[in-house]
Amino acid sequence: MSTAPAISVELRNIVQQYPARDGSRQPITVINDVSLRFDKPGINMLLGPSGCGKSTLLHMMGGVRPFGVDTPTSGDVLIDGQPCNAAHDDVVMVFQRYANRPDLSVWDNVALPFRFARWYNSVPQKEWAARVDAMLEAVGLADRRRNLPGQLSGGQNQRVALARALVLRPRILLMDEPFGALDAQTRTEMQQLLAKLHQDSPCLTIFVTHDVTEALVLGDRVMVLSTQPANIADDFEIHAPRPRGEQWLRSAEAIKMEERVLTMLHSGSRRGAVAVSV
Ligand SMILES: Nc1ncnc2c1ncn2[C@@H]1O[C@H](COP(=O)(O)OP(=O)(O)OP(=O)(O)O)[C@@H](O)[C@H]1O
Repeated sequence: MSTAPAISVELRNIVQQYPARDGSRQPITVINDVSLRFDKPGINMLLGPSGCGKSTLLHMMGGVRPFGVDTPTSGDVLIDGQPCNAAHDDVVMVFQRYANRPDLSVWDNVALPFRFARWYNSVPQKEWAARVDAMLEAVGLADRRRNLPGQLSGGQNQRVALARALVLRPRILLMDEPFGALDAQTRTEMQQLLAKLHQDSPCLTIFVTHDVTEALVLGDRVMVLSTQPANIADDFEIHAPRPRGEQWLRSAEAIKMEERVLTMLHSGSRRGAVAVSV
């Protein structure tokens, strides 16, 4: 009997310091000794107030390094147990700024990764078109394939970005507030879409948000970061099946979790005070 290959992303004792903006003071410690391990193909929500260091942690896992700053300052990022300090073949990222090429059609935007050596060489060419077609179908944009990004709404553009990520069938998907710029209704639609796509093709997903509702609607696991310096103030699992809609959000279980998170965010933790509006 074949077993699925093991998968894991691990942060070990991560400390991150950045230079003070005025350049005159000691470096600022943004993250202080964070350790986390992810080893299931679920949706993991990294929740915290603006500026607490969520993106810093996510980018580290994706091998995205800011110019001129050592990241992490100390500690280790491991993928499948191996130290990883650069872009990893099995990791794909989705950002809030969806970065679709304005001069390429929807179809060509989704097919774009296959032009890069990393995927050109690893995905058989005969699969490219079928994969792109299937992804456009899955995100509901099959009839917009010939349109340019400028002819689409923000939500549709984010669907293109999501399709471009998932067309690679990543083992690990990192999402940095991907729906943060969308209006409430579109955001809800995108959350339901992501839940459906994840159910059809589960992958280890780490999703940064500062929206408690989003964390509760999507997460199999929710980690709450304190600030500053950031540490893990709370870490719990949600076992309710997805899709989770308004009815679940009004359930006693969800209300209890929401209160738990809001209390944590507003009261501060033992390790770091939190001052937030969410
Ligand atoms: N390259 C950098 N140089 C200096 N400071 C930085 C750099 N990158 C991030 N910071 C600072 O580190 C802190 C954490 O930033 P980060 O973007 O990781 O937070 P975040 O929780 O993702 O915030 P948001 O929710 O607003 O996106 C912020 O105070 C930010 O200004």
